[in-house]
Amino acid sequence: MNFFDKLNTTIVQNQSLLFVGLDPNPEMIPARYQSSDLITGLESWLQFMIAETADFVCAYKPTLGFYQVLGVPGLELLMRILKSIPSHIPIILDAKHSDLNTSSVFAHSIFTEWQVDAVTLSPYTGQDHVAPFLVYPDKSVFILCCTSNPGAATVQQYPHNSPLYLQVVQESKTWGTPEQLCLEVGTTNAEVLKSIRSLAPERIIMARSIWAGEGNIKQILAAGLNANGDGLLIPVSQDMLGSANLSEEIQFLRREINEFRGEFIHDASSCEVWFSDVDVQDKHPHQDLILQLFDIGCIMFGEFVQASGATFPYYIDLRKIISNPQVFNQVLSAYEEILKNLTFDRLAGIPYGSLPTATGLSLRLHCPMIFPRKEVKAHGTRRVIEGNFHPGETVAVVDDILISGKSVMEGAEKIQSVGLKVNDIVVFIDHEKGVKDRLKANGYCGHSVLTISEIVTTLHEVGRINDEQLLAFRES
Ligand SMILES: O=c1ccn([C@@H]2O[C@H](COP(=O)(O)O)[C@@H](O)[C@H]2O)c(=O)[nH]1
Repeated sequence: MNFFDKLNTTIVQNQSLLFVGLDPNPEMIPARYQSSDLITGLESWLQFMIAETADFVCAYKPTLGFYQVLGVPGLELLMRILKSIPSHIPIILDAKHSDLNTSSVFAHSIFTEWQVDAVTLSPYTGQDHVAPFLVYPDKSVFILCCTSNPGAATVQQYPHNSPLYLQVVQESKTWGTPEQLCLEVGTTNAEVLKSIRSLAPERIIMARSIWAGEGNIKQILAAGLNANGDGLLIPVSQDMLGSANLSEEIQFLRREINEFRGEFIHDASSCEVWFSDVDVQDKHPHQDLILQLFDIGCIMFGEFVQASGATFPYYIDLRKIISNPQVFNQVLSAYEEILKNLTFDRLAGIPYGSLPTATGLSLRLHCPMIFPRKEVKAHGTRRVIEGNFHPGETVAVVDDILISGKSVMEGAEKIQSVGLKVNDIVVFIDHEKGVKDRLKANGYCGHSVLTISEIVTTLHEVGRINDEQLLAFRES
């Protein structure tokens, strides 16, 4: 999973935009951790921070400099801290690395050996310096746009009619995709954040120094959140990190921020922020996604006549996900988890419903896409398959739901009719009742993110559907 998806997954899972700086700063160590051995004391404090916050943050940000100044024991401490961060939580290494000569080796060390997910970089050596970090498709960089240091103002806010920090935003946006290139903004001034957000509505912004001034957190949130009510990473204040009640305090701050996000509804109503309103133990790994699909009307209960003439007690309309980018993104991640373990040369979507999904996956996986036409035109190229391909290549077919398997197998047959090979069919929902066996009997291996039973059971467990609806499903 790339940094962007890992971050978004953690934001949804922990319902949090907060990140914690894991800095062994001897000047800030709380008295209760002071010990004759500095490293031991600092390590206990950092481990305490991780234990207290792992369920309430979306990322951790260790600052390399704090570890470097402690010498070899400091770097050894960094390795131990990186290893003790739960693997699903993204790590942003704050390095502001800006040495052109060592960019490639530095990127290699931090991304492949240290396994961090993202790094902060200074923009002043330009794109040449950033490029070696962007050759890792799963990793991201945060470009420092402005800092809150009073002395920096004479540089970054000059000239007044077009300040340098805005030029940095505009220029750096051309260096990488929104998934790979994010921005770091240190400011206490909501107006500065607002001007950056309006220039970069699509970028993740990591806010810094926001607690240093008199500024109101609500003004900062209003200025920095994107239209979906996210896209802004918010630091936990240094004072809070010294508290013995860190867990309670961070939960309070998270609630305050989420309440504001809930109120913060931008013009696009389809992009409303979704918060889970249920607390279930041993929840299904895709519980939040199932609930969101239900809440946006992709999963309906009632009497629905299928193409075959049969009546089902539910209807799934995954075509709606394209209007809810947050949900769409999570759906793509779920398909991606399956596809990354398969071998194929091209992806194909079954029209029309699965074309947006296949397109999204093709862009994410950097894999060329084709699709079988639903109806072949009597004019033009009269192609059965749209897109370029070479006979003999292997194609993974993507579709939304398997009921009888008829539509996806018709698509797969068209693909095979032009000399391509289809081994795997990946769908979001399996209606069960032997449809995967039917695929197998026709030479295909079926994979699904969810079964319809998992969906119905989860919805019933959290009270979204009643006993009668559950029974109707079980009897169908
Ligand atoms: O709840 C449903 C049921 C069906 N669809 C559409 O039908 C095909 C799957 O049906 P097969 O019998 O397997 O051909 C699916 O691709 C959908 O387009 C649906 O959307 N929702």
